[in-house]
Amino acid sequence: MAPTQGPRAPLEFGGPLGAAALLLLLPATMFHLLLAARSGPARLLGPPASLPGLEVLWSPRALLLWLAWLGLQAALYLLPARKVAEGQELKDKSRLRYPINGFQALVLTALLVGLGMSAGLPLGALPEMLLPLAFVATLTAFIFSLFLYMKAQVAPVSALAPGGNSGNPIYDFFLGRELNPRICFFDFKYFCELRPGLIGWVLINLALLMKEAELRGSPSLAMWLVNGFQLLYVGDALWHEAVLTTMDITHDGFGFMLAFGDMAWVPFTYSLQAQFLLHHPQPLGLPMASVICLINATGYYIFRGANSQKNTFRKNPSDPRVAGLETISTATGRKLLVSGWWGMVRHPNYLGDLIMALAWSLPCGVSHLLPYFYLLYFTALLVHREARDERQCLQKYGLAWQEYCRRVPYRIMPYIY
Ligand SMILES: NC(=O)C1=CN([C@@H]2O[C@H](COP(=O)(O)OP(=O)(O)OC[C@H]3O[C@@H](n4cnc5c(N)ncnc54)[C@H](OP(=O)(O)O)[C@@H]3O)[C@@H](O)[C@H]2O)C=CC1
Ligand SMILES: CC(C)CCC[C@@H](C)[C@H]1CC=C2C3=C(CC[C@@]21C)[C@@]1(C)CC[C@H](O)C(C)(C)[C@@H]1CC3
Repeated sequence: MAPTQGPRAPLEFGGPLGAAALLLLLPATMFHLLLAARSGPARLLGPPASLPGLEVLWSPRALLLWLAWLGLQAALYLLPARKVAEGQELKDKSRLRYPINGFQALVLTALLVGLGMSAGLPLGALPEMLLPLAFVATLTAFIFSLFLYMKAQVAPVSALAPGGNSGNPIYDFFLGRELNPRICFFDFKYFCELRPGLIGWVLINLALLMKEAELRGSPSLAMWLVNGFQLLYVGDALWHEAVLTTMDITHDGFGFMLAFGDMAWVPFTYSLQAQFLLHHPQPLGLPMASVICLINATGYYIFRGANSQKNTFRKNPSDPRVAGLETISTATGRKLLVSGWWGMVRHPNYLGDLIMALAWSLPCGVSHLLPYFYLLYFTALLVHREARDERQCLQKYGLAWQEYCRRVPYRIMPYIY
């Protein structure tokens, strides 16, 4: 009998029906986007021009490449780390330890790819393999989530996530049952959240840039901007490696949603703008490019400022950079910031992230809706995520959270939302 938890957590994502729909809808959306980006009309809405057969999707070469990629990233994860960080306190009062060597993995991957290219590795051939690669990544995510589901059967109750243990197999498979599944020091969720998908995303972007150079003599300004902005975002994530306090690590189980999200959704849909630009080149002048750079810089400034301010405060509230900020005390002994970035809106980091998302789409012009998919999806994701986080904070902090909401009435966008 599978272990379940005491009081049942409220069902999220529309319960078992919603989870079943998302199990099908997420991979279908990803393939639709991949096909639409390479099609002439590049329509976000409406059916793709043609559906690929299994002979297009299935490729043993893509499977080998994908497994080699996962193996390389796993090996880099296991290399000695410059630092080992401790996670949040768990139910059994213990804390897990995590290697901080994500940026090192990014640099070593870049060096290996650079060496490979100088030895004749045809990176420009990667765009042709995106469909079969996305297919094997999806298959891997399904099989891996099944393994995680089975592994949770034998996990102690204290290792289970607050959600994802409803007893409904589809819902639990989707949400994930175990909070931090690991084998020895190897933490599957932490590994997947930052390594194969995020680094894979920038590698796909680079391959699309190389392919554009092959086709048109040199990469376009729009392609440079998309590559640069997204490399900054991924480099920042791996430099700070500050995911140990995110909801994904501290609250959500590791199931299909995150396994598919990290391994397939991120590399193959987050690279949509670069995919679109390869097949639909867009003119971009220097004045417009400068405006777009300014928008990205503003978004990054808010995103980084807000995330760093909260992380510094959570690590050490007396740090001189945050000691002067106004706070509210809570019954748990932790405090909430009510000035600085966190006094502007209740999720300033989401605001910065959304502004960057806009800057990533603008180089693709305004003739098509498709490259704006990321902005639309991300707005929906963050609005939903913000509501989930608020529910959890209200539960954690009660009256103090209500006071925070009274003092800082807007959630993400000042005076709008
Ligand atoms: N590109 C992508 O696909 C995605 C990017 N992101 C990005 O990831 C980053 C992290 O997001 P996420 O994990 O959702 O959430 P946050 O980093 O915003 O963390 C929310 C937590 O912060 C703490 N907190 C909230 N308000 C305050 C306050 N006033 N003072 C101090 N602490 C506070 C609470 O936890 P506690 O009190 O327990 O510390 C709360 O649960 C964001 O920048 C987001 O944009 C997120 C999802 C997807
Ligand atoms: C497929 C579904 C619709 C949802 C899947 C969601 C996941 C793709 C995202 C959930 C939280 C994420 C984070 C990042 C990437 C996307 C996922 C995994 C993040 C690593 C991106 C880089 C940022 O700097 C970050 C703050 C480290 C992000 C943490 C959350």
